Amino acid sequence: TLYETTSSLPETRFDYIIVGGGTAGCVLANRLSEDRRIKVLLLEAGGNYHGVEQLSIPFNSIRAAGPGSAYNWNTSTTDGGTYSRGYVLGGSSSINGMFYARGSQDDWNRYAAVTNDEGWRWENIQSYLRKNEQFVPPADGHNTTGQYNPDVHSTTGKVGVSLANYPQVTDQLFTEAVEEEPSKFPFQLDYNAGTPLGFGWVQSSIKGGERSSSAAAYLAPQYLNRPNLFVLLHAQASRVLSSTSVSTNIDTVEFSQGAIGDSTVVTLKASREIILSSGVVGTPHLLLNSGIGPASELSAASIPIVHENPSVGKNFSDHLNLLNAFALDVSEPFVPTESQTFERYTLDPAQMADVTNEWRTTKTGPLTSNGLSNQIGFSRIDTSDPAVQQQLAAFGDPTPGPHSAHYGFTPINGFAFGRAPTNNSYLSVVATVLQTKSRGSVSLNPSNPRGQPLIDTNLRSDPYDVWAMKIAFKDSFAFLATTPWVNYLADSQAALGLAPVIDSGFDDALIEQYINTHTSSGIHAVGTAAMTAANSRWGVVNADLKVKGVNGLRVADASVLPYVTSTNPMVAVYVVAERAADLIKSNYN
Ligand SMILES: Cc1cc2nc3c(=O)[nH]c(=O)nc-3n(C[C@H](O)[C@H](O)[C@H](O)COP(=O)(O)OP(=O)(O)OC[C@H]3O[C@@H](n4cnc5c(N)ncnc54)[C@H](O)[C@@H]3O)c2cc1C
Repeated sequence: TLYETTSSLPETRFDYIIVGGGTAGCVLANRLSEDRRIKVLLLEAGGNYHGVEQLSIPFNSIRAAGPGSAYNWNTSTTDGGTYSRGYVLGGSSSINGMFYARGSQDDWNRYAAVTNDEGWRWENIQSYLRKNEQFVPPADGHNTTGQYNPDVHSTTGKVGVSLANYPQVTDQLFTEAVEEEPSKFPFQLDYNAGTPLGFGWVQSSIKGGERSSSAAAYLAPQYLNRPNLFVLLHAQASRVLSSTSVSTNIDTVEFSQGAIGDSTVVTLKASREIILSSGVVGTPHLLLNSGIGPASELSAASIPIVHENPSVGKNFSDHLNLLNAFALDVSEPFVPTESQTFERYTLDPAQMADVTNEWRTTKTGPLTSNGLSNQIGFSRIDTSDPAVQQQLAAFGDPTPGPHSAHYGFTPINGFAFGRAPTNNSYLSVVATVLQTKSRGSVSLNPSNPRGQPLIDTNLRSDPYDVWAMKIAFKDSFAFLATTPWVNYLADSQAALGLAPVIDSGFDDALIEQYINTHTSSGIHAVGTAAMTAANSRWGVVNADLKVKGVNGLRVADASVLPYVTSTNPMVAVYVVAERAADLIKSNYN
């Protein structure tokens, strides 16, 4: 059942308390409450997801709750930017781009190697993928033959996954470009089979024309109604602690209703375990406030040390994004009219009203689209040039293996992030460096440790990341240089500072300058409570996700992944949560 206030909770003793009702937290709430004898409390700082139309319309995608939204934590970064994360049941799965991607087999085999636990290997996580995924037909009912490999998908899991729900003008251009240059841009039937390299169709967490967030899937009414599951909204935890004289025996969560700093501080106990699922920022913030972290940082904030661990909040590993936008000249007959790009809806309230009406009545139409892209490509750096090979070797190749991309790019039929800056139509190409070498951190604000933590994304601090982005950027232009795209882009004007780069004939120094001013976080960070082997000299949790140095506490969310995935990371978070539930249950059987 959902509760809005602590005083309305009918129980005060629970077997498990899960802190954070996000992507991972909703999975744990569902799985741990499958046994009706077990009482599970899920604490979520934000409000309800169910019934919020703006979040369930797929087209709103990353526009649903961008910076400034009430569903976004709106946390600033130390460089003056923001780091988005969901502040609502379902967490970031309720506000994200919905790209469904499992990483590469190498990603998982590296997690297994770092943790010394075969259970994280690609072949061994397949059962968790099956528990998570429910592959469904797209909202437009088109024939999906040849757009995916049915053999690698499950139809029995919880999160709905579908191929392109609404056609785009870019579908044909993408397909033709791949046919024209198969050696450079090979077709990939299904990037979710462990070997994502190549160019193919995007799969999205969309079901029946609606966003299939973790809250929609794992906390659907039939699960929420379980009498042994208690979900408390607007409950923001400040720390975990011990109710006994042994400070490392963690059994209590301290939280307040509304914002941290409220005078009404409540504590509740879990008889079995507390699971932190507050995400890549929230989890290290809670650990630090609980006295688990680097000694100097804790002393600076006057927090008594429960267990010293220098790794907490470190190793913030993210993707690096570059948005290239081209303003299309809609006066030319052979370029798309405005009606063919997303600006038709984002800039015209009347057309938006029409398609909203269609979505409300039949859950079909343009708003069932993920609002971003129907295709994506993943590539490795071409090392046929010995100079490139030497340079890559000098940096040290950060990819986990030959099946893993260095970078990816996706063409977007409209302006990618938010509203277009002018009244125009756009083509965007977002290029992403997938395995970056820069590492950021989440740390306490020493003068206000319970206030928002300091997020230092530290993007581009390692020169490899800029070098790899240069290659990704040039390759995305090589893609746009294929015949179908050349025709589409004729007479278009480069936007967002691209024109000088193109006019210079892609001068290296200008590209670098452009990268330094226009790249941003992929908002895909992981790693701030990394899982490593029990005898490792770094890391925050062991392979079974138990926090090193204390008892009664686990972490299950993006923060435990020691390296970011070579594709978008949401599915990896689902796998972590599904396996966490199994690991926890096996402790008590
Ligand atoms: C805008 C955006 C777009 C993205 N697009 C994609 C995509 O297309 N595909 C993809 O694979 N990945 C995408 N990602 C990344 C992906 O969504 C995240 O990696 C993943 O959802 C993280 O899951 P999590 O469980 O670790 O954290 P979250 O889902 O963020 O959950 C953490 C939860 O804990 C709550 N919380 C935090 N602190 C506290 C506290 N102190 N007390 C109580 N509750 C607390 C939060 O409110 C939140 O609900 C995107 C992310 C963002 C932000």
